[in-house]
Amino acid sequence: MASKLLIQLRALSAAANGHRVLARRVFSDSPSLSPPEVSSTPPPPPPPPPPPQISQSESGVKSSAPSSLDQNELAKFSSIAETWWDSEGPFKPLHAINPIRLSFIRSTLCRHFGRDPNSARPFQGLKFVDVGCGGGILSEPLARMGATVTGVDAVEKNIKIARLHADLDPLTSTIEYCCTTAEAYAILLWTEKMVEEHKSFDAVISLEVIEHVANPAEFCKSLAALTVPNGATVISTINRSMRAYAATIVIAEYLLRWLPIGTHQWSSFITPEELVLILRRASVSVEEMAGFVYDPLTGKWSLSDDISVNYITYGTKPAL
Ligand SMILES: C[S@@+](CC[C@H](N)C(=O)[O-])C[C@H]1O[C@@H](n2cnc3c(N)ncnc32)[C@H](O)[C@@H]1O
Ligand SMILES: [Mg+2]
Repeated sequence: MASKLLIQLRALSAAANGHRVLARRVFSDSPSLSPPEVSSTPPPPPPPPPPPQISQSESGVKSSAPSSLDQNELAKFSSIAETWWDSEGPFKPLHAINPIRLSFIRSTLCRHFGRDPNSARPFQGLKFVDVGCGGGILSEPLARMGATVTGVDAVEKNIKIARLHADLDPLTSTIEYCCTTAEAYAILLWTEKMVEEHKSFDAVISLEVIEHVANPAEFCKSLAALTVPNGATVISTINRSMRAYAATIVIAEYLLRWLPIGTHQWSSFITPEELVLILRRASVSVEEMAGFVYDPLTGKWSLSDDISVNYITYGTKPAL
């Protein structure tokens, strides 16, 4: 599986360089195909957006950085904030995939930081930031694995829920929560760096957020600005494929009602090759990628090399 993924990553990298190299499984669900045959209730997916526009100035954080905030998306999260810790509520899918996302993070980041993946607290002494932390369902297990965790989210209600929940356990009450955006936080750290060094994070983790922001390229630049040289970035999101449209909108929203209708916009999904490209332009090189797949027979999620629907990436920022 590792070698298959490596081949895919090489193909994605080459594609990002402008070469015509195809990794068939990744590209087979071309977004330019016509919409799938579905029930008349869900709307057809809109045409795919143009490729991400990325300015050529790569000078870290700009004082007037455009915001990646999408107010409509934030309103959706605010309206269901009380349900973050209800594992049968609107965030059920995030609770369900949490163990496999943590397993990916444990294995990639233990390798990256030279830690023992079998240790109970492998991330002891490392500073992580969970960007778009919601109610803290990822921040808490990261803190239990020993990391010094900061969680930031643009929705105040989320941060209040996250704070209340983390305070229930001494192992998680150490988490620092802050209501802010990725960009504002990056700018703040950049400014504080002028007076105090070592403010940025060993690992910047942002799961299931980038498909809810207005400007993914600027968002990734902010994530990179928060990362120390030689640090790691982990992002998970949804591929803009026909399979993802069927699985995450038609099935998860309209048929199974796992998620409130309207949670996801197909046009905001990002293909792996686009993510590799915008991360590269933010100085982060993607090293590993895995898919999340659901087995309807067992009801279980597992990590896979099938990245056609949900996927997670781990990348590194170069040393100075
Ligand atoms: C689908 S939730 C994911 C929550 C969490 N990362 C997880 O996977 O459990 C997306 C979260 O991102 C937050 N968000 C969206 N745009 C943001 C931005 N630009 N900066 C910070 N948080 C943002 C939303 O408020 C929401 O809580
Ligand atoms: Mg989402």
